[in-house]
Amino acid sequence: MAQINGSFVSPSADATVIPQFIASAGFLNSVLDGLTVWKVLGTLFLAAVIYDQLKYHYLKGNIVGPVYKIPFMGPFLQSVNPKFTEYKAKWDSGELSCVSVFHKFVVIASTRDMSRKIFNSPTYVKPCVVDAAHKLLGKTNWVFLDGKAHVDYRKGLNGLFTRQALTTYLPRVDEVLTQFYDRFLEKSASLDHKPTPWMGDFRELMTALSCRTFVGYHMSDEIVQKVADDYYLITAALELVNFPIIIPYTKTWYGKKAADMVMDEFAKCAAKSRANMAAGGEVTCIMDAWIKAQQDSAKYREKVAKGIEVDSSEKPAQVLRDFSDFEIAQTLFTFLFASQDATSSAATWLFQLMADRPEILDKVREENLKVRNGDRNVPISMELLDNLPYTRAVVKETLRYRPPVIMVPYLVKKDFPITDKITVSKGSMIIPSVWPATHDEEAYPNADSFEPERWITGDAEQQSKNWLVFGTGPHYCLGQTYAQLALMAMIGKASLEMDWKHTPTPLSEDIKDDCLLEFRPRP
Ligand code: HEM
Repeated sequence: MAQINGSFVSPSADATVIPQFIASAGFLNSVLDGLTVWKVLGTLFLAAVIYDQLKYHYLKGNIVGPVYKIPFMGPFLQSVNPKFTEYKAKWDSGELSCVSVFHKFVVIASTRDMSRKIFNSPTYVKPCVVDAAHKLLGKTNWVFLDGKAHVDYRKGLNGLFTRQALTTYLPRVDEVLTQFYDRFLEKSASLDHKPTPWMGDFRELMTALSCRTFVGYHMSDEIVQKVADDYYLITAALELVNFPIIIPYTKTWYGKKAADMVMDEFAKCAAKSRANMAAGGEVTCIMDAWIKAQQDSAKYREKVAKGIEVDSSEKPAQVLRDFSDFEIAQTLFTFLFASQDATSSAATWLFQLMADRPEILDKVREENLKVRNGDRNVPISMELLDNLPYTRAVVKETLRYRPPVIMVPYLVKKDFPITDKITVSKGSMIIPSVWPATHDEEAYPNADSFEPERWITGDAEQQSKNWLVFGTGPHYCLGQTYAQLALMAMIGKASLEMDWKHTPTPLSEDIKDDCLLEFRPRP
């Protein structure tokens, strides 16, 4: 106590600075005499609580939300293990609602139009990723680019996902599905067809599908399996709150090691693909297509630089710069990263919903057999997928009914006047929602019911404003066409080769549970 007083009443402070504010040294002494460490700490704590509440109120303004926040942490415990009903309550509370978790102020948009406004306001917002993503993907990764730099980088990638480009990769999809369906049947038989959680198997399938589509056979079967085995370490590292540095043997450490391993393998594939394309090899995967486009661009640039006249038909659609093996690996890793959880979720729902609705699965089967002229061994091709309207409707309805991504966090980079009355402050997180738009009764009557017909005889296709499953605006999903084609291929082929049964749990229809399945070969 004496020490604290002693330092407070240093002669210089008393003599030169404090006198303007405090009437006399006698007054100061009497205040300080009454202080204890606990009183000081208590007062500081109270001041911090009041500051925290006032700041929350200031940021909240007219937005719907709790009148007070739980001091400092807010609903942090709820957010660690979020329940769908809690999100639903938030959406129902207003078109914009808020919470504050620790120092982070979060605004959630529920309506279609509010969500669209956020997706389409790149001047004010940019995608918000958890801290761990910077560590795993690398700070220099293209997905963290913003504004023009992002748009320019994306332009160079769009060509990899056109219909023509996707046609080249579809054989890889068929090959992986054949391999995995054999495995599914073997596994189920070895378990005497006991209902078994299958979500992990769908995750593996989707990783293998991604690897083969992205890097083709430049990667061995063993490495594909290793990537599939280790990918869960990457997902586990993506917690909302992480230590700022990577501590050995923690989830982030294991996640980073797994991410580095995948990027390393992708970089080796890039080197192989580069040599193959330079030697005039055939394009078999996304990596080949991108490297070939770079090599074609380099040739074009060289000719122009030498003053050689080049016919406009020879000019590449996008003149690309050269990318290093590491840059290519880093970019392809973002594809894996962006697709893995969403496609695994969609695949799990698709298998479960079909098992629970055999009459719909029968129609998928019938359509798939017909388009193959009765021969179920005909492999998937773009032409075949173009002629599967019902299967396509089933995939679209699955994505509408149970969107794999229900909310997309964005960060406010500049005070955002989102309505006449509400400006969301810089530094806040703002989250457009997908689920309410895909369950909007006006756009999709009987929205809580799974009805593929709405995409054929109904007007679901015209409700493009509500179709936020893949986002919208400058960051809309790069892989959306590929993802839908892969899901169609997957369920179509499964319907021909396998019968499967789902054992529902009370949670099955609302929440993705473990998805207990058993598979048998079709005669
Ligand atoms: C059913 C599967 C998928 C769903 C539901 C999905 C959904 C989404 C959503 C909601 C976004 C954010 C869009 C926005 O902010 O406007 C996104 C972004 C992205 N997705 Fe997907 N996605 C899926 C599959 C894939 C696949 C297979 C790939 C890659 C081949 C992919 C690559 C990406 C990339 C690279 C971005 C970031 C784009 C950017 O920031 O410019 N996604 N996805």
